Amino acid sequence: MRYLTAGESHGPQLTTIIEGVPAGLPLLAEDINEELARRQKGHGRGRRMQIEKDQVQILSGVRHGITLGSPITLVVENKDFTHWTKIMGADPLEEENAEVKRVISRPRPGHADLNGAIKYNHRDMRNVLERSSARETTVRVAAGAVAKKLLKELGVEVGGHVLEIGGVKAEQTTYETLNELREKTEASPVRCLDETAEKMMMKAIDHAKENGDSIGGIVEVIAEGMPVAVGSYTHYDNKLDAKLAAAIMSINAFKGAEIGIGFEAARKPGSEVHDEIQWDIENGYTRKTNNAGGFEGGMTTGMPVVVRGVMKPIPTLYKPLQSVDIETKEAFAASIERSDSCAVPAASVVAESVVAWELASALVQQFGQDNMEVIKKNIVHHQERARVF
Ligand SMILES: Cc1cc2nc3c(=O)[nH]c(=O)nc-3n(C[C@H](O)[C@H](O)[C@H](O)COP(=O)(O)O)c2cc1C
Ligand SMILES: C=C(O[C@@H]1CC(C(=O)O)=C[C@@H](OP(=O)(O)O)[C@H]1O)C(=O)O
Repeated sequence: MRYLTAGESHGPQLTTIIEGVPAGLPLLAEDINEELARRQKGHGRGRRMQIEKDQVQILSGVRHGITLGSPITLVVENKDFTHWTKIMGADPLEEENAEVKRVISRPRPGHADLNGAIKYNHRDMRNVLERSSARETTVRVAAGAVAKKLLKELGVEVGGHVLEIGGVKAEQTTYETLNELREKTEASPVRCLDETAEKMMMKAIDHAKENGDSIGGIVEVIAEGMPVAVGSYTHYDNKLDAKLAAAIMSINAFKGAEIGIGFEAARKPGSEVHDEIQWDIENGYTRKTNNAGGFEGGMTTGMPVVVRGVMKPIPTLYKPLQSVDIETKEAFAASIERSDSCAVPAASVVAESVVAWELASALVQQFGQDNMEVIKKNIVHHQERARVF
């Protein structure tokens, strides 16, 4: 499966075309809208989220609520576009549009502005920020919603939560089932399981906002029900854990990814890191622990997949940071009109989506691309073979 996204942050709409989704998958706009709404929530978001009410239109690839096997086109409108029609679409040659020719020549530290302008030879950095904006994650979540629907049909559930914001760590991070995780995080303004930490995280976000500052954090994504031996060790670009790390790192502002205990493995001996193997007739091969986060040799172990990602603080700050105007080369202190002060809760939904996408793609690649019935049968056969192997 693959998908492209297109669209600017303040343009008319965002689009994704998804290719390779098998035929026979039940898919409704409401499945996708639910995920889009989850991405819009979270303490610390800026004014833009009060303007947008993300709703998907399914424009191809689905008939009577069932996928056809042909490319699926999903579109989400930018409601904010009505305020930006001149800036986004004005004919620069018309005299009356002189005012909207105003260019952005002051790059924000931490954003894509300066490097993007140099690379694409844009003197107006709006041409960069419109596409580098995380507004694009809207349609990545839409594609992820399709992947989640596919995974659910195949017995795989994906959930996520926030582990840390602005240095405040969640102490209580355990849960019985992914359903419990989902219920608790849906009720939390920061998508955190720990109610004491949640309050402190919200305070940290408010404090950052009051000071014109921003904060980042750490999110965790878990997937349960992945069959064993999905992915491959045979070639670097077939390793599924590597694909997950790249997917996490592709989210705007994400600067690190971990699988299982991740960086902690550097500080422990092998005897405390590797997960001992056991077997019983009912469950086949399982592990006593899951430090490997569900991966060995680029393939799933059949244990839950555990992936974490670290998000840096939002770059656009109300508190001015030093930068240089590319026209005058003069130093200035950047000031801005609106921004999120913390988007870690929203980003946890994006992280779930990109992980779901990679897992769904891997299943389809390994067990058949054409229709859901064949894939389901192939997975049942594979699981049975692995159990008694
Ligand atoms: C959900 C989400 C919301 C974001 N909101 C903002 C924002 O309001 N202002 C901002 O400057 N950056 C925001 N970012 C981060 C920037 O998009 C990101 O830092 C920028 O594209 C530069 O890329 P890099 O940080 O990955 O190097 C957001 C990121 C995510 C995932
Ligand atoms: C629009 C979204 O996030 C945006 C991501 C973003 C950035 O620079 O990444 C900057 C802000 O855009 P604006 O300047 O229009 O307020 C955020 O609101 C979204 O998540 O849907």
